[in-house]
Amino acid sequence: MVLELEDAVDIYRECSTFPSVTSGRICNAQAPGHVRVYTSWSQRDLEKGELVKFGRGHIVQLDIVFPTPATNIASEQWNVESPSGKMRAIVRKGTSKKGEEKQFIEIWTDSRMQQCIDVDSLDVHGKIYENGEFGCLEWSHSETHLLFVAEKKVATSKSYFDRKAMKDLEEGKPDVVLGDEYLYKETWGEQMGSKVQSVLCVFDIEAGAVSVLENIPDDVSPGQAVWCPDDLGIVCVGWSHEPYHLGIIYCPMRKSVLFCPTLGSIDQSVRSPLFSPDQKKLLFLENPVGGPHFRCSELKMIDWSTKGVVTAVPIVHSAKDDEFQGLFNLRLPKRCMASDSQRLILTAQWRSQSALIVVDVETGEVRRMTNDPQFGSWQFLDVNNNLILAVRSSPSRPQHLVMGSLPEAGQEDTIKWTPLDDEQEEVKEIDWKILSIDVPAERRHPQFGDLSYECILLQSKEKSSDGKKRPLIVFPHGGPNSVFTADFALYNACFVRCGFSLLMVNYRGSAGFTQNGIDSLIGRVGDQDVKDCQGAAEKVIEMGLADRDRVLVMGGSHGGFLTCHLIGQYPDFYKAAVARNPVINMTSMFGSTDIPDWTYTQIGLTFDFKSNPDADIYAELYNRSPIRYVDQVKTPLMLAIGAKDQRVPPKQAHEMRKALQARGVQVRALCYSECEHPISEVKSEADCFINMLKWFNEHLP
Ligand SMILES: CC(=O)N[C@@H](C)C(=O)N[C@@H](C)C(=O)O
Repeated sequence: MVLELEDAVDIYRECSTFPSVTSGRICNAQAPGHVRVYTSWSQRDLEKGELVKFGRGHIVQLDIVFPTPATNIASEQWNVESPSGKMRAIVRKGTSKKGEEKQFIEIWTDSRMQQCIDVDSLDVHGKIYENGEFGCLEWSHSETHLLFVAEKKVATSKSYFDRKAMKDLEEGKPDVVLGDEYLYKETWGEQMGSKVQSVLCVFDIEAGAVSVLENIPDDVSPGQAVWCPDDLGIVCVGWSHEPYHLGIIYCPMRKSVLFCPTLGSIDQSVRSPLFSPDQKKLLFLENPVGGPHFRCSELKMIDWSTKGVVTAVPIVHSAKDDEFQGLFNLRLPKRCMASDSQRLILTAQWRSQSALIVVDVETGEVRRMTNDPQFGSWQFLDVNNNLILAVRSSPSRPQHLVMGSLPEAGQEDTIKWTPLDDEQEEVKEIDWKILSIDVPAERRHPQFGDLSYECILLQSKEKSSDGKKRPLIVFPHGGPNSVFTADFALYNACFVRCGFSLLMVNYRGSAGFTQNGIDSLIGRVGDQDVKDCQGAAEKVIEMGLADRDRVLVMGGSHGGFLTCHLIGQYPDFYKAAVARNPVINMTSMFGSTDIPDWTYTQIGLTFDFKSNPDADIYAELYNRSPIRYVDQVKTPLMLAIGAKDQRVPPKQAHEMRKALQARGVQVRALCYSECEHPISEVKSEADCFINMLKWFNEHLP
């Protein structure tokens, strides 16, 4: 037993009070000499079993910061300031007397609520989308209209045996159809709830009326819309429904079109259109369609007067470790350009760190702004009049806000940051470092032989009470094209405080390590990634930082795939394992996941909507899957399963459970009925942590 469970519960309780930022804004209405900052945050409430959402205000006068009390903003779905800063638009959730979910659009001035509209009573569209893959809430420059994305209104379906509905139809009542009650509606997959088909809507504030924009084809779902200069039109992205919807979350490579007046459309995978402050340039991110689900993007720029399109930042295929690794951004922040309309400030995944960078869109030069070894992770929030708001953290320091004034071009790394929070809490016992690992000659990629990879090692600074080295948990990330950066994370901090060392492996193929890194893993999963993880564990043991007989492994999704591969391919090495929603067998995953194309890409094939695997393809999917090694497994395995997971359906984990039960290998399965792919419901997440800790403790020698 590394630690008594009651102590672990206390540690979890304590660490779960650290909040994380969800958005931040330097307000537009500024009194001379003062700046107002507004940020929103979320924090786990273990008692209520829910996330608390709260807003914080700061008034900054030179270097003096006046915080204002935090307020609960649980009911706010959107809260957006108008361009002048004089008004706010809030989309608020509520419940009707019958307990149905409702939405309201509220318009606020500094002193009062000017207007409130019951969205459902207008009956023009379905639910307003939140700030996810499609959503937006945009003030027109004139401050008279709001642009947002909502679910398309559909006719109410009734049974042929419903006499009232039959009568309504005979009387010519619109919006009633018969017999469609059980019609299958294809959604956008994992975590996209009931999103089937979106529409763009405009709320005319003075008229108090909403209209749906009509000129978007029916075979796309529009989103991420912005107003054109002088409100002369709208630019938005439209995601193709193709023959059927493919899951969209974590997949910024789905076929999409930029709808842009006078320009026509650009057919690639595009996202995040954004006008420069001078309204002369339109910027957006672009990728090829399909292939690895997350890859290096290009930053594109349209000169709004000539409509000429140029590449401002190209794909980075290869780079030295200290050089820019490419843009791996899901989305551009809403406001990220300096007043010169030439410099863009972004968060960049830069190997195992996330850094702030400045992109000069005219020269294409990219400069790193942050490189302080204390903070492995920076996240850009907003820029206004060249004041930058950001949040920074490290594995031992929870997130805290900082503000700085953007220096002149070329000097950005000299920026002086003012912390907005006095107490910058630190989890003192956590020590962390980034290890770079060279790939031995026999394991180098035939085409990308110069690639190395990295790990983040988290250890306790305190000596263990029994004098032994701390047990080591090997922890590969999912994706496979995602990445671990050196930021604060609840589970990681708790594991270290509970007496474990953690080795977070950014194997070759991780995001933030150039496009060659991504390409290197295509067709090599189950081998290159597995050996990189094992190589990292061996390296840490060789460095004397862990004992060979006390190594554990855990991971989720593709990280669960790697966990199960590792216990299959190295059956005597790991003492216990935990896998969250692991990919176990890609042959059965193909027909059941919301992203069947993912399985094809992993084995190096190009997916086509008509793809129908033949026996050879099924054989390759099987041969690259962990189930292939199940006869060799001896390590006790605990499975954490999200019952509502559409990405890696629960049956994947059960396939492994049954195979191990049949072979007499210890296996335990936890099923979280409310969870999708991440186990992130507050109560489930807490339960899963304690169970993991127990499982590891029980199986350590
Ligand atoms: C693209 C994708 O969702 N892949 C999954 C198999 C996966 O590994 N997901 C990651 C993001 C996770 O950690 O859940």
